[in-house]
Amino acid sequence: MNIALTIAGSDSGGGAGIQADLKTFQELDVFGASVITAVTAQNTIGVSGISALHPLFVKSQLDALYDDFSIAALKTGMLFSAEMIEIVAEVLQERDWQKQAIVVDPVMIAKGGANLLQDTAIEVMRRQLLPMAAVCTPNIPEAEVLTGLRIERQEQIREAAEHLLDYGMQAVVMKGGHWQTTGEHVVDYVFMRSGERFQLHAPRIATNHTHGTGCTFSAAITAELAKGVQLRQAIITAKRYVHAAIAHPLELGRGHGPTNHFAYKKYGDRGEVTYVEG
Ligand SMILES: Nc1ncnc2c1ncn2[C@@H]1O[C@H](COP(=O)(O)OP(=O)(O)OP(=O)(O)O)[C@@H](O)[C@H]1O
Ligand SMILES: Cc1ncc(CO)c(N)n1
Repeated sequence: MNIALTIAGSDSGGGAGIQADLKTFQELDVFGASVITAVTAQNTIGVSGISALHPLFVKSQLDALYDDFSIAALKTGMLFSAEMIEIVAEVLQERDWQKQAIVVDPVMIAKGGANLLQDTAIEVMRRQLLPMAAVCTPNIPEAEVLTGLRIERQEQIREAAEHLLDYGMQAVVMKGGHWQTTGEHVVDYVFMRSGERFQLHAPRIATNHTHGTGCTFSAAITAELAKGVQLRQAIITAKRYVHAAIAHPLELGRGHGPTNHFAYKKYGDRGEVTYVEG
């Protein structure tokens, strides 16, 4: 049994954060472990409170896991502060990070607008965490913050991705959920260190139930990597997983409802996700 780890915040609403990650791990047949960085009081309408754990207690959780388990792949989600990122990076340095596939989802802002990463943490994320990533999965606004570049035209997506690849990661997935929101399709742009590039296309689903899409997508990549799947295929399968989760909403809550983590196993993939080279 392969073990995947999520280092992220708790979402009491169950649709994003640690809860989304563990559900995704389970559905994709890996054993999920979790290190909680912060607890949010949150539902589909918004975040009403955040209580961050002490960074030393985050270290205690990580040490407890590494003293006992062999982690095949891990993802980071809400890390909240510079101190938290520093301590996570420090533990990973001590614990053979090169042997684990690391997925960095640079979570910054919740759908309702709450800030999940302090401004002072950006530089630490760039310097200490991004160089360890196998893959980073920013949405367009997050890519702008990480690179300091404006992304208004398609060629600027490539420029920003190349900037991110320079930190040492093997791949960048630029998520298009927030990009050109009027089109019939959503497009995610994948850039690999090897020079390989491809786009993932899927029909844009008219739904309000997109809470936790980013967490679910990066958790699915992590689960596939934990099973030893190659990066390119892991990203494609993860896209199919998250697309099914968006396509079959559970209709919970009064705001941005959660995605359906059961959907991929229950209904399968309807062939709606396609990929295009280049
Ligand atoms: N309405 C939609 N229809 C189909 N796919 C979507 C839709 N919205 C987002 N996606 C897909 O969901 C995945 C996550 O992308 P998104 O841009 O929503 O991430 P995010 O902004 O990081 O999410 P979060 O709000 O959870 O942080 C991507 O593959 C994206 O293309
Ligand atoms: C805890 C948590 N992590 C990530 C997100 C981003 O979707 C969220 N809303 N809440």
